[in-house]
This record gives sequence, structure tokens and C-alpha cells, in this order.
Amino acid sequence: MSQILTGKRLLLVAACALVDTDGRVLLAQRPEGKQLAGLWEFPGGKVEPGETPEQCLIRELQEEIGIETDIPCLAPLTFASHSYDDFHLLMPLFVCRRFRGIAQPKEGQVLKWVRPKQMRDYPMPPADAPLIQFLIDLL
Ligand SMILES: Nc1nc2c([nH]c(=O)n2[C@@H]2O[C@H](COP(=O)(O)OP(=O)(O)OP(=O)(O)O)[C@@H](O)[C@H]2O)c(=O)[nH]1
Repeated sequence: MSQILTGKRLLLVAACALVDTDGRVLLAQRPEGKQLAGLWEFPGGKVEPGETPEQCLIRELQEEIGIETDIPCLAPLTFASHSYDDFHLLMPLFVCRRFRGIAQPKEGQVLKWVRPKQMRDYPMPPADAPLIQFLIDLL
């Protein structure tokens, strides 16, 4: 039965692999005090009611790291579908190579540009592990 209906709420989170001109991807370390603190993740966040995933990312990139981009610069790559204890995460991952500004940690995170082949050295949330190979293949 549990494989048919989990009863968990579905949480839609949009995430973005920002890629620099050297083919490195920006990871952000979740600050202390938050769920999954210390783990490295892609910038992004929960899609709010009335928002598309793309609009959500444009807002989150601006709020979290001061980066500006536009909808045509967000290319869908893959997605994560992963059950946490209290919700099931559905997380589209976009790739963005064209953006304006210099990434700054505006919410107490640590930011790091990382080559996809090195991403396994950075502990990430369980939902993210299957996404790394897509970035290795792409970049
Ligand atoms: N942004 C982002 N969130 C991820 C990734 N992987 C992953 O499991 N998540 C999960 O997706 C949810 C994202 O929500 P969020 O960043 O908006 O929320 P949050 O926990 O910081 O909470 P808050 O912003 O409400 O304080 C979190 O539960 C986070 O653990 C990822 O690579 N990037």
C-alpha cells in the first residue's frame, strides 16, 4: 500500500545550476539552524502559489545571491523526485549560463563554484545525488 499512496504532501521546489564560463556550477551551503544545515545545494526554493518554476527561480536567485536572469536563459535539465520524512519533493533542475551580477551570499550561506566532477566531494541533500551525473554529462 505504501508504494501506492504515501499520504505525503508534494512540495514543488525549483532549483538552478548556474554555470560560469569555466563550466563550474554554483553550490550554496545551507546555513545552521535550517533543515539539512551544512549540506550543499543548488540555489532555488519553493514555488509560491501563482508562480511558475521559472518565475520562482528568477525571484530566488535575486533574493538569495543577487543574480539576475531572464526566463529564456533557464533551460530545463532534469528533475528530482524524492521522499523526505514529511513531504515528497519534486524539484525541476534548470541550467542557466547567461546571468548578470556576481553571486553574493545574501542569506548567510557559503557559496562555491564547483566542477561537476568534484560535486560528489560536497555533501548534498539526498534528493540531489542523482542530479550530479546529468551535470557531468552536460558540462
Ligand atoms: N533550493 C534547494 N532546495 C533543495 C535542494 N535539494 C533539496 O532536497 N532541497 C529541499 O527543498 C526544500 C527547499 O526549500 P527552501 O530552500 O525554499 O526552504 P527552506 O528549507 O530554506 O525554508 P524557508 O525558506 O521556508 O526557511 C528544502 O526542504 C530543501 O531541503 C536543492 O538542491 N536546492
